[in-house]
Amino acid sequence: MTAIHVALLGYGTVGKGVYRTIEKHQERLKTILGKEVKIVAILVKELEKHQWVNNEVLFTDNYTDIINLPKLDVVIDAIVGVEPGFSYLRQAINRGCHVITANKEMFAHHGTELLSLAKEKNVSLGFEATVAGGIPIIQTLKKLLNANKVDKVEGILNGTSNFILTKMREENLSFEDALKLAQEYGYAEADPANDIEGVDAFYKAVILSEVIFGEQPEWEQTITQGIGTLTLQQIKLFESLGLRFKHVASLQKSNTEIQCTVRPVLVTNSHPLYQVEEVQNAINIEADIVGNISLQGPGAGMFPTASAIVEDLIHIGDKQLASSPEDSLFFEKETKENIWALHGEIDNLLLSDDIRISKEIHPQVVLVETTVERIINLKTSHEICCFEVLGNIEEDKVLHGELIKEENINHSY
Ligand SMILES: NC(=O)C1=CN([C@@H]2O[C@H](COP(=O)(O)OP(=O)(O)OC[C@H]3O[C@@H](n4cnc5c(N)ncnc54)[C@H](OP(=O)(O)O)[C@@H]3O)[C@@H](O)[C@H]2O)C=CC1
Ligand SMILES: N[C@@H](CC=O)C(=O)O
Repeated sequence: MTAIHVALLGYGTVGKGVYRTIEKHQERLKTILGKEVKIVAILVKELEKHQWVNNEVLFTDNYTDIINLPKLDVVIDAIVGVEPGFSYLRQAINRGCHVITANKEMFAHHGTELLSLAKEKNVSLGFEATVAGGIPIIQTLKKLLNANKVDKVEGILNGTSNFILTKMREENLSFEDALKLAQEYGYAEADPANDIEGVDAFYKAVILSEVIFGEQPEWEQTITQGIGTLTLQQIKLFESLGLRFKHVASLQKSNTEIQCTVRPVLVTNSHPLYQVEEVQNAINIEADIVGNISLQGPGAGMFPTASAIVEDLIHIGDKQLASSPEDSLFFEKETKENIWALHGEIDNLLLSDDIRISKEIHPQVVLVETTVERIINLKTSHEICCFEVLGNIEEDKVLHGELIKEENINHSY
């Protein structure tokens, strides 16, 4: 069985979560993807901070060592800041690797550019983890709300802020102590300024805006306020009046522009965000056909974020099982080798042990029969069509019918 070779950029809260999740759920991933997921390299900033013992994984502070690895299929970005993340992912895409990122600051600045480069290079770019931690909001918007027109989204997008507000109100913690706890749990960024000043939630709103409206709000026009100025006294006073502070990001498109606000607001106990506590995030979507939808879940932390990243990895795998070889992303670099054309019917095609026909062959090809001896019969209703083989077929093993290597096919059909 071949493997999916993955490089992990960053080995902090998120990077460790991804590494452990892949290790722990290897069998499950193998079942879903049909391949082992191998972390072949990890990038960190300061090598001396880490004690790495697994010699099978390249542990380095030099990205050049990673991007020049002979086998590399996927690069996962779990580092911080716009650079070097943007340049690293651009290199990875240019090399033909699929990429996945959790780095919302980088993606809010350069997501559009990376997406168009990924399209040009026919690789996949997953960014589920950039918004609302473990909540599958990006895939929901991209894949499950296509006929709907989304008019508005509103939600809590920063886990650290919500956690701090909850701890101050419920446990009378000072702002500083609540923030310290959020850092210990791995919710806050290494530099938490973006969390508490509302900038992190703004980046997430920008990414959502691109997904929903295909464009960003004017950055300078956006009102961005954090929770840093709220005092324990204010929080307690409003609690006694039945009101809670929530840090809310809101996006709405009018005829001419996208309105975006990110700020603390007071909500009553009938508001859907009132009960969203601790590190939870929640997003309310207003769409014209379905009406209102709310998604809620952990908005930060090691495993919720790893979950979003690993789900992105699975979605790259989905493409591999797509119905035509052109959609087969994991194997696109090998297609010339692996694509065969079928003409008429093939009886008794013998496959040796290292060969299998990809699960979904061409829609026109029917896999008539598979026996334990790995002899298969194929049939096409089309004059001639292509399908993919993982491995090599010995042409002399085809007893009947006609099987042609892709480079020998006349593509005029
Ligand atoms: N924490 C969370 O809940 C979530 C975080 N994110 C995003 O995921 C990314 C990672 O977050 P998190 O794991 O919390 O951050 P951490 O600070 O815990 O870890 C960052 C990792 O990246 C490495 N790193 C940082 N800068 C560089 C660089 N220039 N070159 C190479 N390696 C570098 C660090 O190396 P070293 O260990 O040597 O310092 C460290 O291993 C961020 O972009 C964050 O915004 C997204 C969703 C949730
Ligand atoms: N610091 C962020 C982490 C997830 O995006 C947050 O607290 O939401």
